[in-house]
Amino acid sequence: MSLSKIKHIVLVLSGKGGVGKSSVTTQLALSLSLAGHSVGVLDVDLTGPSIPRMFGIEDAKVTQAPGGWLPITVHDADSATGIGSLRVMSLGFLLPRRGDAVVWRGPKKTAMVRQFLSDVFWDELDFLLIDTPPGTSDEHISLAETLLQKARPDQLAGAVVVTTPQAVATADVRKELNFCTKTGIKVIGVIENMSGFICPNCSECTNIFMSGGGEVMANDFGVCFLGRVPIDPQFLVLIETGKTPRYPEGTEVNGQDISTPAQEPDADGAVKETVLLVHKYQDCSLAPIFKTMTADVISAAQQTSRS
Ligand SMILES: Nc1ncnc2c1ncn2[C@@H]1O[C@H](COP(=O)(O)OP(=O)(O)OP(=O)(O)O)[C@@H](O)[C@H]1O
Ligand code: SF4
Repeated sequence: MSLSKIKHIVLVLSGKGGVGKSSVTTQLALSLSLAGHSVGVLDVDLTGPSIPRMFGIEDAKVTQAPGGWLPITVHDADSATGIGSLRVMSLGFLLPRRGDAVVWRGPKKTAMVRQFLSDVFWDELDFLLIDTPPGTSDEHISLAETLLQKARPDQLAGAVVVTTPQAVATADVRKELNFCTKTGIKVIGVIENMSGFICPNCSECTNIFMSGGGEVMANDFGVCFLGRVPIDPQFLVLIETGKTPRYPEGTEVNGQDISTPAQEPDADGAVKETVLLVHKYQDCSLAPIFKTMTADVISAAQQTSRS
């Protein structure tokens, strides 16, 4: 069975579209890989698979092997730098052309979700992150049912619920939390994304919308608040163009100076350019924020597998 060699399975959910669920999935994956874990990302957002674009692997095509579909390798593990491997499976890889729309009825979507959970050959993984469609549709119910049937309780770490300051004011995110309670999926915590804006000129963070609602809501539901993530235009630059994020001199996040590139000059004095997204991501202001959240996700997952 394709899930049997996976240690921890984490769902990424959101009540509304466009709140940054795929960005959060991408950053959690990069952050876990930087911490040395082997990571798989399964994109079951069938109506708008954006994960291949975020990892810069839109033109990749998956192949079939006796053990199932082979996921696309973003990078292998590297003992010199201590990064863990990162592999991705998305419906986007199976579409004939980039950007093709998936116009399927519920039963076909449900069947695809089941197939994705049973027919992908992940081999050994520390973490499998599942990026889901927004809302609480048929795909979510089928995903939850299939996971509860196919995964062992010690594997199913739970769900990270993503919201924005504006979405907190709507009922959608509460519906998502209620969905978890009803289906028996544990909530690892809530992330408030797009909470403030990092100015590209001075790196000052300004709260454009009211922030803090995510924490209040998490407290209401008695679940953990994993933290706030500001909008950083440099993250978009990294995702859209592959360019390493750069900040004004002296910019600090969580006590870490991020204006100095993480890549040290090599012996010749030239700055070593690395092609790996995971290395460029270390220079993004959001990376230290996700490092802390990732530590919380790891400890929640380890606690579940022990209990
Ligand atoms: N903290 C952030 N800083 C900068 N850009 C961000 C941030 N979070 C998300 N974005 C950008 O906002 C856009 C929407 O984000 P994303 O695709 O992750 O949302 P989603 O909730 O997965 O959407 P969908 O409903 O399509 O699944 C993307 O272009 C993404 O790069
Ligand atoms: S301090 Fe930063 S955010 Fe404010 S106006 Fe100046 S450049 Fe813009």
